[in-house]
Amino acid sequence: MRGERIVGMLRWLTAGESHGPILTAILEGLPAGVPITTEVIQGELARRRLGYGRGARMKFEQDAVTVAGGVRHGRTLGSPIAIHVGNTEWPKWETVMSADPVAQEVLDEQARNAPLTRPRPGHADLAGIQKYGFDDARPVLERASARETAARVALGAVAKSFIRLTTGAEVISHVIELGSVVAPDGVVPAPGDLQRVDDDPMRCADPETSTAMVAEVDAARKAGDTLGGVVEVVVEGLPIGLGSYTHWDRRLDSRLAAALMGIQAIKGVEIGDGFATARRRGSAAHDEIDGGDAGISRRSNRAGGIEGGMTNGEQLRVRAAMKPISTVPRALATIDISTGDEAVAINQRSDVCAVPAAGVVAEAMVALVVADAIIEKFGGDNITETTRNIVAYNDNLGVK
Ligand SMILES: Cc1cc2nc3c(=O)[nH]c(=O)nc-3n(C[C@H](O)[C@H](O)[C@H](O)COP(=O)(O)O)c2cc1C
Ligand SMILES: C=C(O[C@@H]1CC(C(=O)O)=C[C@@H](OP(=O)(O)O)[C@H]1O)C(=O)O
Repeated sequence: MRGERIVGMLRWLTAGESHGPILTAILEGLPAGVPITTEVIQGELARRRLGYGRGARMKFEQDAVTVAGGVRHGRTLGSPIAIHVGNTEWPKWETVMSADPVAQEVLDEQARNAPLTRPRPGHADLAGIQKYGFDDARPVLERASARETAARVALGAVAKSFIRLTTGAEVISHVIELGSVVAPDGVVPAPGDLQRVDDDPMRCADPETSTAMVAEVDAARKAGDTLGGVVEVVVEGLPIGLGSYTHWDRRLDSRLAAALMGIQAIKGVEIGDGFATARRRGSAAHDEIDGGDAGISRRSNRAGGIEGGMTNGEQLRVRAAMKPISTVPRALATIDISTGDEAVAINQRSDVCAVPAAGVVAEAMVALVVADAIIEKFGGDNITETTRNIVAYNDNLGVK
């Protein structure tokens, strides 16, 4: 997706603050006829709340979905899709986050309205205050918060439905590292494994590793600390040739990296074996090609299904590294911007770890990028046209 529409056909935007009344998400450019319901979107949002280590807010707050445009009787219309994710906690925040002016004496009645003057290291707080000229971290942290990822996951639900219908591919994520715990090489969930992964407290595909991850979260919580980790997103069954080698911003790997890096707290992205590939010799780094009656195949998939910025027919495999949660309970040193004095950072409550949830968000971002690339390559104003174009292309290539 590009705002200027040089590359890609889909556009998406989100708006809304963490403690505002609703998040708004818009997806423009999807063909007509994609099946989607409020219930399916709600189900994806529920998945984003999963995971051992999340904070209290995940328990009491609900995501209330309203599909406000672009869908009728369970199918997209081809018009912009608008989704609202309401925050059931809004009544508590009506004064703090009121769009209209509030009298000072009313603000003074609630401690919650007091300016937040002790910016948290690792958050947008301090640079945001400096950049936008605020004297309070509230207006910064409200939008910088990963609450916004609920809006992306809502749009990702629509993109996934489009991908499933046109290609049969499923977008699945799993947690492969949590703090110092690392899943063994080669643990990759199959398309049918999504429920099993979601049922695991860490969304990890290997039960033994998951147990060690839970212990790692417990230890960090006890120490008043937080954790990060690594998620992997896999997509099996995409057509060959999504993206292009012809220009840097047409490359699918570049588009995936930008989308994943755009998730709060993501600090690294790998395509396939990524950094490990850089440490190998060429003879052990690439994926040799086989021919024969069964069709063309690769002997391995170190490249993660992308060569030359295009899908190559192998499983798409991308990873994203999340830094530890920035609001550390054993609060970090900062300054009070109202006095300039040394202080400890604001800390009301926080997740210990949100890596399982970040995986669900990463699925949504990958789904949006892949859906965009499918529409770019195969076009179509309705899903019958898009699907027909994919089938004809695959027939031509001899791909089943
Ligand atoms: C799903 C998810 C949940 C998060 N929950 C929290 C949280 O509870 N507390 C916190 O301090 N940071 C949390 N974060 C991370 C912050 O949003 C992030 O660290 C902050 O925006 C700064 O990261 P950045 O420098 O990459 O923007 C979460 C991130 C994600 C993706
Ligand atoms: C609300 C969500 O995540 C929030 C993301 C977040 C942050 O700083 O990114 C901080 C926490 O919110 P609060 O500071 O109000 O406790 C998380 O609960 C959500 O994912 O829906």
